[in-house]
Amino acid sequence: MPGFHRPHADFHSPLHLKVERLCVERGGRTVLRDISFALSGGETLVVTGRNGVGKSTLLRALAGLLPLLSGAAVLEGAGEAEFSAQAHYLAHADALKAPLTVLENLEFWARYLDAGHPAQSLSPSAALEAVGLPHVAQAPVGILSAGQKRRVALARLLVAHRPVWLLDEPMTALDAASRRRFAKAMQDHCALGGIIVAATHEPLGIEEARSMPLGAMS
Ligand SMILES: Nc1ncnc2c1ncn2[C@@H]1O[C@H](COP(=O)(O)OP(=O)(O)OP(=O)(O)O)[C@@H](O)[C@H]1O
Repeated sequence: MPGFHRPHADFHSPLHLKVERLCVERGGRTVLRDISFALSGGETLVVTGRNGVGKSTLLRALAGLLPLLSGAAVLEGAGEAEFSAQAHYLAHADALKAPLTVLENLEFWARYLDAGHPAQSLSPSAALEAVGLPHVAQAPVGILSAGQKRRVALARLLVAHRPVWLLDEPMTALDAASRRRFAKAMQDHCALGGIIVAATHEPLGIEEARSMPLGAMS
């Protein structure tokens, strides 16, 4: 039976993500066929390839938002919760509520995501500091620039710890300083034993990241 399996593990085991022969369809067409890779805690995988090759599809499938035609993704060492509950998924869209203030958005996400690992989670205010936006805390998100909204979306990753980050074009709209800041946040996540799978056309700023080019399906 294809799907996400959750082997028994405790929070003290090193993380290991194993993706085996993943196949995913979109609109009746096989977009991903036999995608396999393995990552240990501390590692980053950068998924590359031309527009439409299936990078976002891979991340959405790993996040549990698309069914698998076949294959499996197994996360070991992250506890008993479902795989999708162990991963942050950052999509192209920022998932912010325009009428709420920046701080209210982050407070919502901290509650919704249930910051169950307080030692590794930041408070909403601290997360805003981390993305360099404390001065807009009380502004409605709707009035922010595209890059500022992206930075608030990135702050969401910090208010509730998740061992796996699935990031779709995380650097979109970010200026140079914000890219450096987020590269540091990703490095810190890996230094704590986390795993990152990122789809991007641009450099992530993580020198030791592995690269996986996706090829076109015939
Ligand atoms: N909802 C959908 N229904 C049918 N086909 C879809 C759907 N969403 C995406 N596709 C198709 O799936 C394929 C892969 O799309 P995907 O968004 O994963 O590509 P990508 O590699 O992330 O592209 P980009 O670099 O442009 O972001 C494309 O051919 C696309 O047209």
